[in-house]
Amino acid sequence: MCRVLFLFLQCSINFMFYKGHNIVKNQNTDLVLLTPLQMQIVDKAAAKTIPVKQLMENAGWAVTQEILKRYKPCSVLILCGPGNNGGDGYVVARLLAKAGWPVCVGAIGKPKAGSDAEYAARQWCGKTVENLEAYVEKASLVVDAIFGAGLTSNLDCRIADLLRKAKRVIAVDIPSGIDGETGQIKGYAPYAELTVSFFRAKPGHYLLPGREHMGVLVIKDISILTNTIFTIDIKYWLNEPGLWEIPRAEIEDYKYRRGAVSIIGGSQMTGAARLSAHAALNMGAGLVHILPLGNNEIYSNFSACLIVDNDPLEDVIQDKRRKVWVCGPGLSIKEVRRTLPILIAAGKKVIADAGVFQTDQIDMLKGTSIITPHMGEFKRVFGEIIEDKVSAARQAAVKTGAVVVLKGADTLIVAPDGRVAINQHASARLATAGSGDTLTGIIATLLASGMPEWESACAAVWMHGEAGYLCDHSWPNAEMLANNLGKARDNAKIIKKIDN
Ligand SMILES: NC(=O)C1=CN([C@@H]2O[C@H](COP(=O)(O)OP(=O)(O)OC[C@H]3O[C@@H](n4cnc5c(N)ncnc54)[C@H](OP(=O)(O)O)[C@@H]3O)[C@@H](O)[C@H]2O)[C@@H](O)CC1
Ligand SMILES: Nc1ncnc2c1ncn2[C@@H]1O[C@H](COP(=O)(O)OP(=O)(O)O)[C@@H](O)[C@H]1O
Ligand SMILES: [K+]
Repeated sequence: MCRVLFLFLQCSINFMFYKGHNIVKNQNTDLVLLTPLQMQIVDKAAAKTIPVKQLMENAGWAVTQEILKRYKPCSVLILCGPGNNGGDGYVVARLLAKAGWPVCVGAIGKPKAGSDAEYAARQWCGKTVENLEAYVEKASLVVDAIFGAGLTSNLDCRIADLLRKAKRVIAVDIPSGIDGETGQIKGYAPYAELTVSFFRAKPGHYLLPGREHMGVLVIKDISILTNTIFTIDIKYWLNEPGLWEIPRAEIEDYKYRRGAVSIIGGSQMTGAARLSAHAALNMGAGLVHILPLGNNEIYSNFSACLIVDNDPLEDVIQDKRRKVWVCGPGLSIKEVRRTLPILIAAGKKVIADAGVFQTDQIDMLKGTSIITPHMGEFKRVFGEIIEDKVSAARQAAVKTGAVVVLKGADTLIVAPDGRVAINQHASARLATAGSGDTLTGIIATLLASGMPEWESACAAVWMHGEAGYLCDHSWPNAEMLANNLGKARDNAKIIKKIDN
């Protein structure tokens, strides 16, 4: 009976989540990232059932547990700001002292009278020190409970100088000075070795340069109910399996149902299109064609599995089964101008890469499905980043109507409707020529298999990263990456949980 009730409740919740909000099916709520503003809404909603004092106690307890788990008793200075972040800090001070650790507090600003933080401060009966510079230098651990993710302006110079002197920093919620939405540094931010945040991570935990400041990031449950998320229009997710599902091989499959990938092959730089094709073949595309713009010999000799077109593009596009096209890898701007408009006019789903980003003509990209620039290419087409890269990528997605994959160590996958996935599942091993062409082939395969644009791009970026990880301590070239794609695809079915 209980189980039936539980399943009913779970189904209702899933239904609400899928129906009411801009969110993908099979949503794993662990992957939701909340902006600081959304977190405030969640806090307010949570406070209706659990008093903020209790949430603060839970948050401080969670941080304390993580410290006790990882460190041996040592001298700790807790720097407490004026807001709730500071309130958490006072709780940590009390609980660590209770556990027998030598603790003192440095108060940076005074909590407002009557606030929850003031209540927490009043519970602290231990030592509060004045000469913070000296204590910061002496302390074995400094707990940064100065500001949370919603810092509104640059960090005060005095606070920055203080944090600079700390040897080892543990951050409550986020290292002070990092913008929780954009990951940008507001003046200065310390490099923490452990960051403990609550309920759900914020985009700034994963976006660079903020990500580099987190150390080990742990997200702790502090008894806020998951359903408080459902009232919010979620826009950010961490890119991990569970955000998307990749199609399985089905009994009724045949090669066109699994998906046809077609690639424009340049006449001069032929390696790029071959790498895209190699990736698509290893990803398990139903069939892969290259349409050469010059001599087709090099493509014909490439792989027995590759089909090389002999007919002109105008004829080939008549084949309705060949819906997905890659245009750009290895192409000159002249070759792009000769082919891209034809593909768009024919209503093909085009993944535009590399060669298409040689001009600032945004109009040329309108009608493409997915564009995959790295930062240099992005700026060439869309201009300098004025605010932050997420806003810039969102504007680019709106202008072109395409999903924007802004490649880098924190690749963003941004849909024209504003959805943003942040990928951290990648390493610098991917920084090798042709790696982007490989990614394009992966995206094309997933798009051709029927996945929607944003989900295809998200899954592909994750698998590309996984292929890099599978190269295990070696320095892969793009061909080696492509060779790992079958395994990467298998691994993508494993739903990973965020470590807590
Ligand atoms: N559910 C949860 O997640 C829970 C979260 N909890 C915790 O709450 C934290 C968020 O708390 P918070 O909103 O009070 O923000 P926080 O950063 O502590 O202080 C803001 C204060 O700083 C000030 N201020 C801002 N910028 C400044 C600057 N540059 N220079 C100087 N001052 C500046 C600002 O002043 P104002 O702008 O208002 O004038 C205001 O007084 C969160 O990080 C987590 O630790 C738990 O306790 C409970 C459950
Ligand atoms: N330091 C890094 N960490 C993680 N991923 C990276 C890093 N450097 C590059 N990459 C990834 O490698 C790929 C490089 O693509 P791109 O710059 O287009 O290279 P190419 O044009 O040579 O194929 C992108 O997917 C990018 O996200
Ligand atoms: K902090």
